[in-house]
Amino acid sequence: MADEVEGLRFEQRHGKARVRVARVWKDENGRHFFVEWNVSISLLSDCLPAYVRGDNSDIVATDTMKNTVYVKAKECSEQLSVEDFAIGLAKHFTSFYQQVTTAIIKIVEKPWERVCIDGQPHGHGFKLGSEKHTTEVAVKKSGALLVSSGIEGLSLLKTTKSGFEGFIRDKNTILPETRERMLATEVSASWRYPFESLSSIPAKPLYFTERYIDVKKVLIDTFFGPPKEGVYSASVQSTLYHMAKAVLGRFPDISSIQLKMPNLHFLPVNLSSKDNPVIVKFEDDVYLPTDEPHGSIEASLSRIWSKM
Ligand SMILES: O=c1[nH]c(=O)c2[nH]c(=O)[nH]c2[nH]1
Repeated sequence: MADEVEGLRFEQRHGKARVRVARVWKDENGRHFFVEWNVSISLLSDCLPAYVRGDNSDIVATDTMKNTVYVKAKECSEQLSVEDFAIGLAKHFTSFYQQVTTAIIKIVEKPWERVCIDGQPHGHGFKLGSEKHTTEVAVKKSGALLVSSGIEGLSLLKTTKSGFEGFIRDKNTILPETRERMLATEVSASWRYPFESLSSIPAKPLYFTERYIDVKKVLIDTFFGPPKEGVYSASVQSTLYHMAKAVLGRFPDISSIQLKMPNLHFLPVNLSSKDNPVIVKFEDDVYLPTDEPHGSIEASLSRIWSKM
């Protein structure tokens, strides 16, 4: 919200961050479904008097926002995607409160996965996985909408089929060129859907959940290549681009994707002493894993017509 106040430009928003909620659903066979969400709400609203005059009469209390998360979770009688929950919550704030013009909801889903015992999916047992499903939704009072989804903390590593050659060499360069190295990263991805209004959201239950699973698979498959031969990576940059391109090529309902792929270095170990010039000689076998410093490589790829 931008306003002019006493000759100055003023922008404000308020909300509640990190509201934690978990929800269980049970099907007719007694099978349980479970999600845990960390919800952050941010409202753009007409409440200038609260800032300039101490008049709170137009304020939606952030405590009320928190309670609303639990009320909406209770109301969801059927299992739903984290995106659909975010959209429903945002819609509530913009339609229920005259003052609220836009609601922005961010949610991080904790990666609870159903356990398998002796090869059988457990009816009510879950263990924590690694990478997280995220979403960010903005809904305006008009029904105009932005939906994006993402992955955080997808750690991927391959022990060969990676190199880095032909880069700029100058007086500060010591890195040798190589066609054989380890490639390790922790992918953060965020992609945008083209739906521009509440009415254009697909009605199919768990549509966004399916897409998340599909996008993750395309990212992983493209990073590694086929199981036997793999695929050569000329750089993190090149692999990132191929991953982004594969997602846009495969899913017409995704309009843009942003990828962040830190280059997590595994340093060759060579040990020597004055008496013993070769204690350990590196032969693509013993590495020193590091996480700092790391290369930071990020890019986004959008269809030309997409509004990023
Ligand atoms: O894939 C890479 N991209 C770089 O930009 C870079 N820079 C570097 O030192 N090593 C690497 N590896």
